[in-house]
Amino acid sequence: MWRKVTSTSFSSLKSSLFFTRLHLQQASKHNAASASAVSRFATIAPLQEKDGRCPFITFVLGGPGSGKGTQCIKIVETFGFKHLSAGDLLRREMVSNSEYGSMILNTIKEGRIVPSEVTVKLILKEMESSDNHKFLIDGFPRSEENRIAFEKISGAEPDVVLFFDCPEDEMVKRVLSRNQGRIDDNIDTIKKRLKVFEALNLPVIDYYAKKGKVHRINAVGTVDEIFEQVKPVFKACEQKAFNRS
Ligand SMILES: Nc1ncnc2c1ncn2[C@@H]1O[C@H](COP(=O)(O)OP(=O)(O)OP(=O)(O)O)[C@@H](O)[C@H]1O
Ligand SMILES: Nc1ccn([C@H]2C[C@H](O)[C@@H](COP(=O)(O)O)O2)c(=O)n1
Ligand SMILES: [Mg+2]
Repeated sequence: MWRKVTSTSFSSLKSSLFFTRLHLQQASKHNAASASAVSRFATIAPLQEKDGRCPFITFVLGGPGSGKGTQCIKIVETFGFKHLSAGDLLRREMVSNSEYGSMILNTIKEGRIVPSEVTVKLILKEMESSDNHKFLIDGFPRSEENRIAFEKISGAEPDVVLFFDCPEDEMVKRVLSRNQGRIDDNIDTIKKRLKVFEALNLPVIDYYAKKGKVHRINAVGTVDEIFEQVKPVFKACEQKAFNRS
């Protein structure tokens, strides 16, 4: 069964000195960074209603290889959401002759996080051009800086946050056997991505858990077993998502 989590119930939430230090360093940077990201976005309009409906937003979070993308495909098939993977949008931008191409490549290779202004812009562009009003935003926000920039620029908050909670050894095993030619699917980058996940992404999950928005999914099991935990989350809010106005 799925359940809402409290801020203290994550099996993988660690408070080691290393992560606390890294997070504190990032925390002092991210307020300044998100303020400047937001100011550079002054020309981007907040999300608008479409056909009288406000967007229904789900953030899909979890460590590298926890199965976010795999489950998103099933959610789209069953519940008719539009799937926006932040990683896919960045990879597409990277190969599109964009001015950000080499910066995105280097950031992904090093397992770090691309500045929010770039990622938020890509996500909002896709949301605005979609006919759908129900969105799965996969792999975003990856940091408090991402979260604050998105909320300030879009003027929106997620309705639902899914957290795929998976042990590290299982995530490493899945990523190393993914075989999709990703430049970050190697052991060195995975180790860095896991550290970044712990230090920067868990605080975002904690933030939304305190707001009662997080649904923790045990990400160990078969794809279908995991989807059985996901389904009730969307069944419970189907009417709200449909009627959203
Ligand atoms: N429940 C599962 N059991 C075993 N393998 C799985 C399961 N779910 C997904 N996988 C496989 O694990 C790999 C990683 O899954 P997926 O790409 O969905 O993860 P992700 O969370 O989107 O990762 P990333 O953050 O790196 O994009 C894929 O090869 C996928 O087929
Ligand atoms: N909000 C995000 C999402 C992704 N990235 C970069 C860094 C990630 O390691 C990489 C791959 O993402 P994934 O496909 O694993 O979701 O993309 C980012 O910088 N910011
Ligand atoms: Mg993915």
